[in-house]
Amino acid sequence: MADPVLEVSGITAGYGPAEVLFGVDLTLERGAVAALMGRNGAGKSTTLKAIMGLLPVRGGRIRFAGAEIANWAPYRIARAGLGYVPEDRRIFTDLTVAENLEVGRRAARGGRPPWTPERLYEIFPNLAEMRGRSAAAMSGGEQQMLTIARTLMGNPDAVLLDEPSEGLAPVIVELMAEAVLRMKAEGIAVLLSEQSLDFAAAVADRAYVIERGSIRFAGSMEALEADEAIRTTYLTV
Ligand SMILES: Nc1ncnc2c1ncn2[C@@H]1O[C@H](COP(=O)(O)OP(=O)(O)OP(=O)(O)O)[C@@H](O)[C@H]1O
Repeated sequence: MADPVLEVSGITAGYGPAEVLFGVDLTLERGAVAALMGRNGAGKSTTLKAIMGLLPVRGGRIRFAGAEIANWAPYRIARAGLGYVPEDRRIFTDLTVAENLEVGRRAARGGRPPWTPERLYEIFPNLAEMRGRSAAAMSGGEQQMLTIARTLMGNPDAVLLDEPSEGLAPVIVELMAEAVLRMKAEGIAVLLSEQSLDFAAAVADRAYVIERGSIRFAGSMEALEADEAIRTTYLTV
């Protein structure tokens, strides 16, 4: 890989006595988009949580932006420049949209222009229309957009997105894909977990397929699209 921002090597993790990840390897290049694909329960969310320090890593290494971050506290990983958007949209429902964005504001790093609410409203026009309104009144898709926008206010170098298209109406899925491509255009690397091949193919350069906690395929998105055996064996089609 030319210039990886995130390198995960052989990580193992689980919940209590249950082992869930059995040596996961993946690499995210600077400014690239990678999709971690697999069926329900394959280990996608667990991988992202382990990278983010939300679950103890029992073995293996995680290198982010030049530091070994395995088992750092999540806030420290976030401060190092890795953003995380969980599956269950975490917004503050008693704050307005604009106030939710302010909560996420952190100093910029790495010479890129800092994110501002105005720049984010260009990417997420539906948030612009709702900026003064309470976040409690938002649809699931709008909450997902707001969570991503708030994460960007932290000026991350890379973002982990857990199933960004799940449960969204088709028109919102399109907005979500545009938002991911815009993040990439701004130089932010994105690792997303995803079940939908259509969504992943629309945004990702590289694909990983996980099943029962092991990576079964690693390659370009084009190679995954061309590999019918892998798709039918490990993905929901
Ligand atoms: N908090 C938990 N405690 C115990 N086992 C868990 C916990 N969370 C997940 N698991 C188990 O870990 C395995 C991987 O789950 P994970 O959530 O990582 O899958 P996933 O690929 O993200 O799928 P999904 O699309 O369902 O989120 C599953 O067998 C699941 O039952």
